[in-house]
Amino acid sequence: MSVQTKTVTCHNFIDGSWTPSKTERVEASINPANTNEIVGYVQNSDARDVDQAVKAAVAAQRAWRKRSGVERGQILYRVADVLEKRAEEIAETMTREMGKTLPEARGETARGVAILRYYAGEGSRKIGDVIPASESGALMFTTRVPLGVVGVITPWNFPVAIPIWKAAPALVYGNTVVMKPAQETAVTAAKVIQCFEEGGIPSGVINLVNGGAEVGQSLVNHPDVDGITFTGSNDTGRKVGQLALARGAKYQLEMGGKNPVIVAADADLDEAVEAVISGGLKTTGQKCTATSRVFIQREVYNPFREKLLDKVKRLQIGSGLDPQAWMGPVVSEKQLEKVLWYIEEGKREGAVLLCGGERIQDEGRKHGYFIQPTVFEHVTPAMRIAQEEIFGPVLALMPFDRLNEALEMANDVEFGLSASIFTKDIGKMLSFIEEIDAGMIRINAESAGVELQAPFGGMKKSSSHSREQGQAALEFFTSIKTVFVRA
Ligand SMILES: NC(=O)C1=CN([C@@H]2O[C@H](COP(=O)(O)OP(=O)(O)OC[C@H]3O[C@@H](n4cnc5c(N)ncnc54)[C@H](OP(=O)(O)O)[C@@H]3O)[C@@H](O)[C@H]2O)C=CC1
Ligand SMILES: O=C(O)CCC(=O)C(=O)O
Repeated sequence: MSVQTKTVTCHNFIDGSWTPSKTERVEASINPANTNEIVGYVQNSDARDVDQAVKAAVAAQRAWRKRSGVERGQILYRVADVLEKRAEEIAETMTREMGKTLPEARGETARGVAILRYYAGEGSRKIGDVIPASESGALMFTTRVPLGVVGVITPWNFPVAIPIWKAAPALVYGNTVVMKPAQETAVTAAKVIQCFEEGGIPSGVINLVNGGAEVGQSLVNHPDVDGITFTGSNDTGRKVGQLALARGAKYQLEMGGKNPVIVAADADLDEAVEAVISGGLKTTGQKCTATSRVFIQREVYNPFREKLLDKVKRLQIGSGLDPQAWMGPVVSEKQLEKVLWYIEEGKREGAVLLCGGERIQDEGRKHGYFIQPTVFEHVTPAMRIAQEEIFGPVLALMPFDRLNEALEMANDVEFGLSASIFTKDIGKMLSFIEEIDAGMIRINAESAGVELQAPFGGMKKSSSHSREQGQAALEFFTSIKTVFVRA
C-alpha cells in the first residue's frame, strides 16, 4: 500500500513564531476520504506549550488592549483580505482534512471572511450607554473592558468558521487569545492562523497550540486564562465548564443538538424534503444544528417519505474534491464507528431501516470513512437514536396526528439547539415559536443555517445558556464597568 505524504509540518504559533512542541511529538492528520493520504503533521503538545503560549498572551495583553477598537478592527480587515486571497487553498485543505465537499468548504471559508469583516466593523461601534443618574448634573455611563486572555477550544466540523467566530470578537474587544483547535483539522487551523500573521497581528496577541485533551484541559485550568469559549461535545463541554467554574473563570459552551423538523399536513412537501436533506445530510450530518428527527403529520407521511427516499437514494457519495460528490465521508474512524454503532442500535431497538445503514467499501471508497445516508422509520421517542446526538447522516422519521403531540415529542430530549417547522398556517407557526425548546427557530427553513450577525446558541443542555456571534459576543468577551461621574 503506497502512502502519499505531503511535507507540511505545522508547528505551534507562540509569541509570533512557529514553534515546535517541547514534547517533540507530532501526529499525522489524514484525509478521511483516503486514509492513505497524510494532509500534514501537527504537534502533539502538552501543558508546557500551553504555559508558554499563555505567558505570551499575558505579555501582549496590555499593549493590545491599549490600542483603539478601530485600530484592532483595521488589523482584522487585513486578516480578512488575506483569508479571501487564500480562500481556495484553505477550502481545499479543509476538504482534504475534514471531508466536507469543496463547495461547502468554499462557503465556510467565505463565511470566515465575512465574520472577520463583521467584527472588524465592531471595533468602530459603541461599547456602552449613557444612563440617567439620580443626582442632577452627574454623568453615569457604561463602558466595557476585555476579559484578558481568552482560551478558544474548537471542534473539527467547522475548522475555519468556528475558530474565527470566537477569535475575531475576542480580539477586536481587546483580549489576547490562545487557541486549541481539534487535532483532526489542525492543518486547516494553522492556515487560518497564518492569515492572522500575514495580516499583521502583533506577536503574542493570537497563539495556537495543537494537541489533544491534555492541551485543552491545561488551557482551561491555567490560572492566567480569564475566559474559555468552547464548542464540541456535551461530555467535554461539561468538564470544561466545571473546571472553569471551579477557578472562577468566565466560560461559554456550545454543544450538541438533536434537532427536530416538523412537517405539517399543509406544508409544501417538496420544500420540506429539500430542507430535511440539506439540514440533515450536508457536512455528512456533522453539524450541531443538523436535522436528526423528522415529525410528519400522518396525512402526508407516505408522500413525504416517498419523496424523501427517492432523493436520498440518488445522492452521490464520494471524496469532497470530486465535483460529482454531494456528500463526503465522516471525519474520522472514531466518528465512523460511532455512527455505525447508532445504526445498529436503532435496528436492535426495533426501528425500521428504509435506506442506507452501511459503510461504503467499494473499490474507489474503501480507504475512506464513507457511510450511506440512512433513514429510519418506526422510531419511538424513547429510542437512543431519537434521544442522543449521532452526528452523522442518519434521519429518524416519526408520524404525528396533532401539533401538540409533535411539539411534545420534539421537546422530549435533553437538547434544545435548533428546530424548524414547515407549515403555511400562521397559528401553527406562532404555537411553534412559543412552545418549542430551541435557541434557533426556523420557519419553512432547514434546521441548520446560522447568520453571523445574529445570536447563536441553544437551550437546555445544548449550551451554557450564553450566546455567541453577532452582538451577543460583546457580552461574553468583555466585562461591563458602570461609571458615575460627579464633576
Ligand atoms: N457541537 C458541535 O458542534 C460538535 C459536537 N461534537 C460532538 O462530539 C462528539 C465527539 O467529537 P469530539 O471531536 O471527540 O468532541 P470533543 O468535544 O471531545 O472535542 C471538541 C474540542 O475539545 C477538545 N477537548 C477534548 N477533550 C478535552 C478536555 N478534557 N478539555 C478541554 N478540551 C478538550 C478537543 O480536542 P481533540 O482535538 O483532542 O479532540 C476539541 O478541540 C461528536 O460525535 C459529536 O456528537 C463534535 C464536534 C462539534
Ligand atoms: O450550522 C452552522 O452553520 C453552525 C453549526 C455549528 O455551530 C456546529 O455544528 O458546531
